[in-house]
Amino acid sequence: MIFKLEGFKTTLWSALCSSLAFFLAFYSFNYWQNKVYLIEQVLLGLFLVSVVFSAQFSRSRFSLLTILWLIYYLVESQWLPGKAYFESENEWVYLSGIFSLTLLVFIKDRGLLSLHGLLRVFSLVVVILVAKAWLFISVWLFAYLQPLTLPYLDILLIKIEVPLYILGIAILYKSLSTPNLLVSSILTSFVVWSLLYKQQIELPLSVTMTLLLLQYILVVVIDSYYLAYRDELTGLASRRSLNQLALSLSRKYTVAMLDIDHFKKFNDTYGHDIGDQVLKLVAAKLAQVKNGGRVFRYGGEEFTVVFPRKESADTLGELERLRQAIADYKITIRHPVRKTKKERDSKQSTTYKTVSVTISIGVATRQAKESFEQTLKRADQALYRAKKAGRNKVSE
Ligand SMILES: Nc1nc2c(ncn2[C@@H]2O[C@H](COP(=O)(O)OP(=O)(O)OP(=O)(O)O)[C@@H](O)[C@H]2O)c(=O)[nH]1
Repeated sequence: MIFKLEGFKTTLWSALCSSLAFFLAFYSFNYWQNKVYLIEQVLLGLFLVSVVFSAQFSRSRFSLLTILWLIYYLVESQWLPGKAYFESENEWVYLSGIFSLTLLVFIKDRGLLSLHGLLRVFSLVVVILVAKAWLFISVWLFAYLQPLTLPYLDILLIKIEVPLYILGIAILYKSLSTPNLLVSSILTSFVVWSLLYKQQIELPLSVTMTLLLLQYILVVVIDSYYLAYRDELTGLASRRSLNQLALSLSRKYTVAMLDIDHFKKFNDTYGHDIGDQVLKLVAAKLAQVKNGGRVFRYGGEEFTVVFPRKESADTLGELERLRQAIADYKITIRHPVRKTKKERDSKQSTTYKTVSVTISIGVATRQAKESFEQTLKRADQALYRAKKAGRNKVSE
């Protein structure tokens, strides 16, 4: 399987924004150093907001993570007893952190106040115990390896560095391979936690916590926005976004409705999963629209392109180009035709096949006193005419 860097951009953005936040906090120290008391008060509220807000928006992993940070913060700042114990067991505390963060990356978000939530809390307790067990095992492993007198071998390497690098790489892999802001934020938390352990963050703990919690809250807001305004399958703006745009359009605009031809037949021939793949690829082509067009997934195999401040005559060339680009697009798919036993054994027959689809387009320019819905309806009627005229056409 080829490693896809689909989460590269998300990881990079998350790392850049977090670094910038820490950098600014550090260099504006003079400004806020006498306000630390106020920050500590606000922070307690932020903990509550982060737990409740994340749970409310089905990001329970952030809720759990916030609760873990809260326990750590309360003990470290002596609101709760146990600071001396934390210090004497600092390796266990650190390992518990990195084990818990790894667990949170690989589990799914489920309701906090449910059986699933309880199971997640239980899993966290288990990984914390596993961290303790690792400390015992590592001592035994070190004693076993010591006679080999390997260079660089020391007890800390086995105890701390080995799990740190293995789990760090696992989290980095997950973050780079899935475009998920929540996972990227956990990666940031992993780095912050490691820097805290090595005492390399020269900011008060309350400020570090504030920055992390603000990041979690912001990520929940951004994620929820994307969920509401982006289509999950194609990544295009959703119909809700289209309705939003409709409110801000000026008096002059052109709307195009686009529909994949005979898509039902395509689905029936190749299956729904391949239909989904083709929808994604067509959407990616449409997203390259020029001339100021904005693309939306209207629903199913229908798309809408809105050209603000344009007459239809200004858009026909671009729409024709899109239609042609899709008609010429040779899409390679894995053909799921069942093979005979002989074919399977011979391994000669290829499972790949090239297919193509066409789209029909209907265009309408807003007329005086017309609402957006009315223009859209006329574009839909034009689309119907394009279908009637034999498909793979642009019609006004
Ligand atoms: N794979 C997949 N198929 C979808 C999706 N949304 C809608 N469809 C399918 O798109 C097809 C639309 O079929 P119809 O509306 O009958 O139109 P058509 O077969 O494209 O024919 P014409 O529009 O007349 O050219 C249906 O089979 C839907 O199941 C989706 O998200 N994924």
